[in-house]
Amino acid sequence: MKKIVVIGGGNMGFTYAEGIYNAKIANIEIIDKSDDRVAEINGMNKMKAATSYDALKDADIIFLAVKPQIAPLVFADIKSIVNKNQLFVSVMAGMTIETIQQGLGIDKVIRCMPNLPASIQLGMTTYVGSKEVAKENLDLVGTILKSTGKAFEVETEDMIDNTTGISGSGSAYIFYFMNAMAEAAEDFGFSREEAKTLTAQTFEGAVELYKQNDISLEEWMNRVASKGGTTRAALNNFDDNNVHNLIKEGTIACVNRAKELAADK
Ligand SMILES: NC(=O)C1=CN([C@@H]2O[C@H](COP(=O)(O)OP(=O)(O)OC[C@H]3O[C@@H](n4cnc5c(N)ncnc54)[C@H](OP(=O)(O)O)[C@@H]3O)[C@@H](O)[C@H]2O)C=CC1
Ligand SMILES: O=C(O)[C@@H]1CCC=N1
Repeated sequence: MKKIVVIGGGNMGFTYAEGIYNAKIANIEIIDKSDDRVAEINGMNKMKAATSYDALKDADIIFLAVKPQIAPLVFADIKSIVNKNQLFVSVMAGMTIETIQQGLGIDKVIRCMPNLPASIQLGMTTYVGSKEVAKENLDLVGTILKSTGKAFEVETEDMIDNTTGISGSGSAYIFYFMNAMAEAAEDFGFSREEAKTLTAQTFEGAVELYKQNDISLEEWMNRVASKGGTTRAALNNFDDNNVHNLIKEGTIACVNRAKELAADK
């Protein structure tokens, strides 16, 4: 089995590591600079974690999962340890393949954009490789990424930034909508537990209907909204307040922020 080392055992790095560990398709170790975090991960008695970069020496694949803003510091720390035979997979929003290649003095980079449900095999990842990545390695990483949910290759790095605007950050948009619905449920007198059930089951049911049928979202909305009925009152209210366009504008703000991060802002 290949040895994968993940640098950055935080939200996304740990999530990916856990997803890959659970799929049992590679040996996986985590490097994090925080003693407490390393102790916490080792305490789970699953994956090995360390603060030192020693594990990088014989790694086949190295996942870069620190914040883009601190990547230059990590590059400076590990440049003399890593080598050109190793394959690098970056999950960092906005950080370009070229910046990673130059920062580490290496060639083979796959840039991907995952999301947090990867920890429960329901992740969504897109990826693109540098021209130096052989098809065999791209396929290998594709298989690893698919072990955490769905994954597909895209043609350009721009599409990685665009993925950030939809699925990469998108779980948070869904939580945002759910938060408002759950809060409304509590305002209507339901308990917190009941509000959670009402909200989660409504999302799950709608998502499954959408996935299992070839029917447009607009058509689904129309099937719920009886003429002159309750749903139309809610949807009209959303439309009057421009909610549809505001959500789209949010996705654009997200993609723009990814591009700003690429420009080191
Ligand atoms: N969160 C998400 O849903 C997604 C995140 N991403 C990308 O994943 C990356 C990580 O984000 P996220 O997981 O949210 O951030 P976190 O802050 O949760 O995780 C980053 C981890 O890296 C650690 N760290 C900092 N410096 C070093 C170092 N020199 N060596 C090793 N570890 C270090 C941090 O420790 P400490 O906290 O002590 O600084 C922290 O534990 C980002 O680039 C982001 O763009 C991509 C898709 C989704
Ligand atoms: O918010 C962020 O910057 C990261 C990238 C995608 C999701 N979280």
